[in-house]
Amino acid sequence: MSGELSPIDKAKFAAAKRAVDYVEDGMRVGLGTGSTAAWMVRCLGEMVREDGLKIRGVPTSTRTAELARQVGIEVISLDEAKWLDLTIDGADEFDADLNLIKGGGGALLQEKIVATASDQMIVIADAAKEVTQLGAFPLPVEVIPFGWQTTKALVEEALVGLDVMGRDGSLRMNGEAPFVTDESNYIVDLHLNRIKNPRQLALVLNQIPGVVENGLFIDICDIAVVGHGDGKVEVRDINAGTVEEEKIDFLDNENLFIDL
Ligand SMILES: O=C[C@H](O)[C@H](O)[C@H](O)COP(=O)(O)O
Repeated sequence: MSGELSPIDKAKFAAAKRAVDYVEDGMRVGLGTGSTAAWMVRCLGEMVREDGLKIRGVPTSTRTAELARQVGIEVISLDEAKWLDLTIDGADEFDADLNLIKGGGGALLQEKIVATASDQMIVIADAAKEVTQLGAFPLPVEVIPFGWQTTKALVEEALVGLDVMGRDGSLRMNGEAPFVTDESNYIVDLHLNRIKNPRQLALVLNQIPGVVENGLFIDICDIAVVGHGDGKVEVRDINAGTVEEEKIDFLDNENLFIDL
């Protein structure tokens, strides 16, 4: 990547750059997946290379593992880390309670395992991801390939009686073939439009045989760092209830902007 960043990339970068302030020497850090998380991995890599920061990272996808190694972060497995100090990840939507929809990139399963095994989860997002009610973004549900059509039908049936606006699921595709996750599963995207009770929906979905996990992250995220295209950043802390605003400078740093 070279030249001027687009406003959306500036927003993502600003959120990522502010969030890495939470990372301290010696930490075991969960590394999220997606375009926003990729900025965070690049920022952390710079801190490792330039400032001598010593961290170990647990990636949430093969893509993130590859990027982390490229930028110089020591990569370990979750089983090696056992528990994490902090996870920083992106989201497709977040609400005022910091409940999230994740999985637009198909990494929801490892992301949820890693975030749940962390003392703290910070979500980084551009301001457009904030919603008053979750559900406009299709909810990813990871299902095992065996009998996926039956599982999809059971999922759609389970939605009857829940306060959602749509009930259709679609198998995520990668060209002509089903999209396959890092855990060799499929993804059914649910077009719900509105999710009145995300906590209930998350529980209902995970009780259906064949469903491995869903993209609702309920009571997992502690802090949201929200970036804007002009470099402004807000920090929302669910415990402290604080809102902080500051501006991130866009660094003229080729190391961060090269296409990794
Ligand atoms: O599976 C992918 C992840 O949940 C991503 O963190 C999420 O889709 C947000 O991605 P992005 O930062 O590219 O919008």
